[in-house]
Amino acid sequence: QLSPAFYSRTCPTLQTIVSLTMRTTVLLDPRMGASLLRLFFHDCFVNGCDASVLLDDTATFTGEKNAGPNANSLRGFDVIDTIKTAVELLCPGTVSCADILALAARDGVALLGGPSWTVALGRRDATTASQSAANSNLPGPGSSLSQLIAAFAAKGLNARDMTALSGAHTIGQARCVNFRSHIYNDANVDAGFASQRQRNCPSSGGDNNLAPLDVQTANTFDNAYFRNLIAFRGLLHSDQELFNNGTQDALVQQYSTNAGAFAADFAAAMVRMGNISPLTGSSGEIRSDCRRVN
Ligand code: HEM
Ligand SMILES: [Ca+2]
Ligand SMILES: [Ca+2]
Repeated sequence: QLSPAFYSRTCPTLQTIVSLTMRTTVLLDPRMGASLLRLFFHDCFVNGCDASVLLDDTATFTGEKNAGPNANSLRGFDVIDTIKTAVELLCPGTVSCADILALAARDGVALLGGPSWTVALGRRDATTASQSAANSNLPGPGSSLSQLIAAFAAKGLNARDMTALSGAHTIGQARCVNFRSHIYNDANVDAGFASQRQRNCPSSGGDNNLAPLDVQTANTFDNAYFRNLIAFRGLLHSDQELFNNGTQDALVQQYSTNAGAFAADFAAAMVRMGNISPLTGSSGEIRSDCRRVN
């Protein structure tokens, strides 16, 4: 249903606008590449890739921004607004916020040194959102391997997709509140790494203190994340679950030594994630402001 050529006649400059905006944005703030990738994940896993995550709460509307996994955590809404404003000037009423997010996530990864892929387009924007689905569908950092596999299976993605997509944690940052229990309580953590992280994440307080998800290359999309796991330097409990004497150990080993295999699997899994129940045809709408329904 989606097609890479969807806007080729109606908005031929779309991909140039997105890529130029992303280039300046990531140059000034490399973490924003990570933040937009995560924003796309949090959109697609809740009611599909329909830009539901972009809707602001109002007095009469509860969106997803204040759900547990999103509040005080998601970033990049302003970047989507900037791109949308430029796109509306050149192609008014034509391009969905959901498609802009899919393209921005792709460009962010590529700008940080990761793979690129063709984004099929034609998603439309939701007129609804679900805070409860955001709370229940997005896996938390304390998840076990079987919970991670189940959360992705519920979205039509297999365990291999899950492990490849978790490699997104090769970029970006996490807050202390999300990794405290892992670095203080779990046994499968390298001792030096645990004490390094504890220095900026006390056993109580400092919930919002940041640490890189990838201790080696926080702003480069590479396969260092998987080498960290093998060294028991995963930041989240859920990260280390992928290499903890379980079914994904062999794949983690493979990705840790074969950057090309990781890049190829990640790109293919991103395409599958981007296809999660899009609104097409006359469903939904083309929002004129990504933060509110028309
Ligand atoms: C496998 C299950 C996953 C869990 C449990 C998980 C959990 C988390 C948590 C807790 C954070 C830190 C948030 C904060 O502290 O504010 C985070 C950050 C991040 N996640 Fe995930 N995540 C998962 C999968 C994914 C996937 C599939 C992607 C994208 C394909 C992704 C991309 C990111 C990125 C890029 C960041 C850093 C964002 C930034 O620096 O702004 N994650 N994740
Ligand atoms: Ca959504
Ligand atoms: Ca990295």
